[in-house]
Amino acid sequence: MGPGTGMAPKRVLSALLLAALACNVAHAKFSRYSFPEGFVFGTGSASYQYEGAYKEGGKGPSIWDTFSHIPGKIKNNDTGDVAEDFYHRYKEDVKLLKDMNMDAFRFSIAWTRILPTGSLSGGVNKEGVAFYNNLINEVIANGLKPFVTLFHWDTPQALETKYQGFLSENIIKDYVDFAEVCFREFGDRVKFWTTFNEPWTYASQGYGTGAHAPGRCSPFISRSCTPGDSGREPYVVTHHILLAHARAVRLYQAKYQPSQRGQIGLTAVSHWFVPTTDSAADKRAVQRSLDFMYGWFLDPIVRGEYPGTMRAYLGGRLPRFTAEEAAMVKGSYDFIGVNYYTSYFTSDRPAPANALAQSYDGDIRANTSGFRDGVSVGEPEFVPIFFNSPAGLRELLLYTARRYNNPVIYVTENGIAEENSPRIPLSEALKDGHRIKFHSQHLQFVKHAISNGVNVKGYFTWTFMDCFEWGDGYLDRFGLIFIDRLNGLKRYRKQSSKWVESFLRR
Ligand SMILES: N=C(Cc1ccccc1)N[C@@H]1O[C@H](CO[C@@H]2OC[C@@H](O)[C@H](O)[C@H]2O)[C@@H](O)[C@H](O)[C@H]1O
Repeated sequence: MGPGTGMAPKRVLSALLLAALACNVAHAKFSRYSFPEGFVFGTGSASYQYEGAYKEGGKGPSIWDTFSHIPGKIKNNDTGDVAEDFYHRYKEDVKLLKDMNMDAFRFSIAWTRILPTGSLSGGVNKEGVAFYNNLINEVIANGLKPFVTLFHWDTPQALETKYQGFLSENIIKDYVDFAEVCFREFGDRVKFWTTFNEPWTYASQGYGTGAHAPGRCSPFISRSCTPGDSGREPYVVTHHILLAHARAVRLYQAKYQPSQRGQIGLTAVSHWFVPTTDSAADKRAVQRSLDFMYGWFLDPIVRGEYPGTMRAYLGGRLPRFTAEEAAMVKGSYDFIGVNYYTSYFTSDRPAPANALAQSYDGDIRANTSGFRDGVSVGEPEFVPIFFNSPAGLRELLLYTARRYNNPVIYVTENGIAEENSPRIPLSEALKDGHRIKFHSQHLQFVKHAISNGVNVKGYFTWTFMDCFEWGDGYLDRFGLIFIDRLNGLKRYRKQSSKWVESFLRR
């Protein structure tokens, strides 16, 4: 179009205007073009929940291999032994990501595929390095960015046996050695690293409630746990996680980032909390809930110390950073990953009367509920502890920007599940309009947070494919892709995967 096309100048102008209008109309609908240029859209996974091949390729056992094999720990006694067999089918699966027009794929590296005994002294497993090299190359060859999580809860069993894993400060060196092998082997192609996924879940569920591996808790919490101390161990574990995180970040920044030019951060999970009443006591309970779940990690890496509410109440039960450690931990991130699933109404609760009945959950001194006077905080979901409250994501993002110096944020997990039941015909199971509505609404609120100045640079759905859902086993389907566990783990695209493909189409 233009000179030499034989079109009169006036008609050229009207044609150009029509083209521009058409382009605007096309982008007027809610789509990737509703977000800033370069905003990253992706979906996530994790090694123990996806790979299977739990004894293949030279992999050593993790604490989740051990825990899921203990009868009664996981619903239906499901395990991740096979999971979705991603270890063997990753090429087919990465093609699905490309078909959905995804920009990025978030996955975690199994520590015991790289270091089967957990320690460098036990040797590097070349088959494990090869698997992740092949996966990273396949992701990049299909036009996606790899977003790599170093630790998504699968601690080497050998280190749990040797020195009780994250309860020991010995884990710090072994974790940093593992991280360095990954930086060295994969850092030429991996430009987004997350040191830990949801340390809150690992510490609170692994050592507070005992519902997750390694399944420790105080006897008064549950007789089925391995005897631990729910009022001390979660804080010890978190302290070692934060020190390991910071040492790995400082190593990356000093030795690898100058040449590899990647970014590194930590992924925290938080609910959003709404005071049940306007009382000062309930508002203080909201702040404690945020501090004990979210500030437990973000205050140290942004401010160099635990939240004041935690220090004031826990006293000697909360470990302390030396001045040197505080300096190392403070500022140890290029971005923050934020996982969000639900909001809760929150009210004040007195401390437990019996000083012997101390626990992480009790220390928060807050009651949470999805309901207030019979009204829910968000639409109840199949997962009974989650309520679809998209505005809570905006509030959490605004809170993060206000309290933590407006960091670069990636929403690294956000999703909804439906039931996995053989009674539901496949044709019905693929109709997941609730998931389309969920992600569309949450993205609208992410967009609103951005328009209010929050530095959100990406959004990852949880999850790519239906997978092993920890204590729930295969009961929950969070995926964009349906996995037919009754017919060879065949993959089927749910309607939401087609909505994503359209939403992300360039
Ligand atoms: N699940 C969590 C955190 C959590 C744990 C217990 C109770 C509430 C919330 N976080 C992310 O949620 C995703 C969904 O988690 C499910 O949430 C509902 C639970 O009933 C279910 O057991 C869990 O797998 C996990 O698959 C990811 O690996 C994890 O990073």
